[in-house]
Amino acid sequence: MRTLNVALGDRTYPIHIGRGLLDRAELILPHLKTKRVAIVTNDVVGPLYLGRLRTTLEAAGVRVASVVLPDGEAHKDWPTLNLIFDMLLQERCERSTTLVALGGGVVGDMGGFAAACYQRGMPFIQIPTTLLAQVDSSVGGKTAINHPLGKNMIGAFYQPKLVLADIDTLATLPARELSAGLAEVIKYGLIRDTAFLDWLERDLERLTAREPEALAHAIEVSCRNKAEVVAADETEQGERALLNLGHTFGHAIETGLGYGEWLHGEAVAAGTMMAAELSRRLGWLDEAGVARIAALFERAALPVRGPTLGAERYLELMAHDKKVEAGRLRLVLLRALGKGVIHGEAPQADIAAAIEACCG
Ligand SMILES: NC(=O)c1ccc[n+]([C@@H]2O[C@H](COP(=O)([O-])OP(=O)(O)OC[C@H]3O[C@@H](n4cnc5c(N)ncnc54)[C@H](O)[C@@H]3O)[C@@H](O)[C@H]2O)c1
Ligand SMILES: O=C(O)C(=O)C[C@@H](O)[C@H](O)[C@H](O)COP(=O)(O)O
Ligand SMILES: [Zn+2]
Repeated sequence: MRTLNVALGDRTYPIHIGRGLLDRAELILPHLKTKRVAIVTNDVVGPLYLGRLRTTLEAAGVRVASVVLPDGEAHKDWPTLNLIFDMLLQERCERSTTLVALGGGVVGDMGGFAAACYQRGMPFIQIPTTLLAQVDSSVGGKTAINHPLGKNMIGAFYQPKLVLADIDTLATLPARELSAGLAEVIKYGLIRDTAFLDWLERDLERLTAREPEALAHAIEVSCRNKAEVVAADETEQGERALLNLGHTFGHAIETGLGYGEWLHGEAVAAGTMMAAELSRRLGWLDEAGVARIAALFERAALPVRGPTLGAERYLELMAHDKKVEAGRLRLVLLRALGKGVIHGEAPQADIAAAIEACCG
């Protein structure tokens, strides 16, 4: 097992990465305030892993309540969030009960938001079961639901007490979902880690083949990068925005097509190509650099072109982005491969041209 820490003073928490962790109550018990947990999962992950986690906890004397949400990004909404509150109240969960999110990023984001709200804050543990959640969404405390007008628009920063990433759960993950996770993995290389980018260019097929050692390495390096950024800028006043590479365009794709039509990672990949193309137009990347990014995404079976919504529609959707300041769009672009920057000066015509060049 490998362990990293997200250094946030007295809210510092560990990320454990390894195999067979769902069976290890001793990793969870030190982080419970009382011997009560409420597990939030969904109707895909529940049948696979809820019973096992429940057995682990109950054998250690923990009282377990649970709720099984409908699966999918289309359910990352108010009515589904309310199912969590219904369960917490029906089970008379207390402020000291720990909410455990068992699932991918959707369950993690919603579980975390529910934990932030229930009785104004209950402790919360992330047990991510997708690659995307193990490398990204379970770490850093961004929690949210979607709004029809924008992705993750209603939410809170709320850190977990523990992240437990059991790599064995990735064995049941559909290939398309594994690819979606790779989009966020590649992101870390592009924004701040050229050594990792080199490793990915060499070893990507070890990840698509789900070699446990390669997966553990990619999860560890991704989480180390994310933990460093979050520790330096927890609430995204500055450099944390780099973790949004490709997301302003990508969120427009997700919202524009309807949530769940494209996977988040797929939209991020196509959005990253738009950011790369804009960086080229600004003179920061050359064609070979853009081609290197596209080649990595293609090897990961990810889209490198977005849907044809029209640049005007993209820009309309992008105007809701959380990085917009005083009405000005701020985008994460690439000064070079491995060097992300936040830039608010790109001419609208160049942004539109970059979008059109990467669609269809
Ligand atoms: N909070 C953050 O920092 C952050 C970061 C990145 C993404 N996100 C959010 O995360 C979400 C995407 O997360 P995701 O890609 O994990 O999607 P997801 O949660 O929808 O999971 C993908 C699919 O895999 C299923 N699944 C999960 N674990 C499985 C397993 N082990 N075996 C088989 N099937 C399994 C799920 O039920 C779902 O159908 C988006 O809503 C995105 O906005 C948040
Ligand atoms: O943790 C972050 O910060 C990120 O930006 C990680 C992203 O991968 C993630 O998709 C996040 O939810 C997007 O943030 P948002 O603030 O644009 O909703
Ligand atoms: Zn993301």
